[in-house]
Amino acid sequence: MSVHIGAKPNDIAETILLPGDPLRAKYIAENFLEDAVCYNTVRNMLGFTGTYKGQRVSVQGTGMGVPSISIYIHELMESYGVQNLIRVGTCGAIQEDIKVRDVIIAMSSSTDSQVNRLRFNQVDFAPTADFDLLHKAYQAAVGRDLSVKVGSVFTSDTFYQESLDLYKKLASYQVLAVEMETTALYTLAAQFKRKALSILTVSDHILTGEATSADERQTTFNTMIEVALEAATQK
Ligand SMILES: O=P(O)(O)O[C@H]1O[C@H](CO)[C@@H](O)[C@H]1O
Ligand SMILES: O=c1cc[nH]c(=O)[nH]1
Repeated sequence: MSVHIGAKPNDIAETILLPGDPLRAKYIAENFLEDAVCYNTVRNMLGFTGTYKGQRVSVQGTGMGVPSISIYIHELMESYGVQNLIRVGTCGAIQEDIKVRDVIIAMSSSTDSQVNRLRFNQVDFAPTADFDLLHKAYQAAVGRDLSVKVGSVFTSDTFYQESLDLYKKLASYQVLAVEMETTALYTLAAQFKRKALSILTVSDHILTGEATSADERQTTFNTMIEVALEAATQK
């Protein structure tokens, strides 16, 4: 057991999918994994281990925001030896040519969080995806009924904004979308010398207000999970 995860040492696979929503973890376990077993109910932050095409894979909810995901991935890497971490999340687009239901593979992440400024004594660190996982995910995405973009995202500490000025500026610097966890994932994976990737479904467009229906979100989400699982299990 670690502080926030009630699993035994070998309950968690080396490769894990990380949705923010614990019920999305349950959905993935029930619909994509064989013989899935729940290993964590602490704080209802559900975690499951099963198999995908014969290979052991886990899926763990992380909650929302940098502090929450940092707790879970720290414990997954330090206490359970998790090696490959793939976030399967949602994001808000900030580029005109990105539509709801598109999928974004995050190559890098900027942030307004102070955690890395504190960690690196005010110096800016560049949180970056693992190239091997990114390459595999992109290969898995190409050829599916999916519009996929690869580029940089912005990890925000806030969901609700008083002004969109910052997002418009970030868009002019080619940032594709906004979400709330990737900076933490890429930074902690680097610290622990593990592989990490964020794959994000566009759930809404922050600048135009376009949003997906629940049904549409589910369909695209399923394709994103398949892409993540293929990237996670390809040798
Ligand atoms: O859908 P998830 O993975 O939770 O990701 C996005 O959704 C949440 C905000 O609604 C934040 O966690 C953001 O990063
Ligand atoms: O963090 C997020 C996720 C989805 N949509 C947003 O606007 N922000």
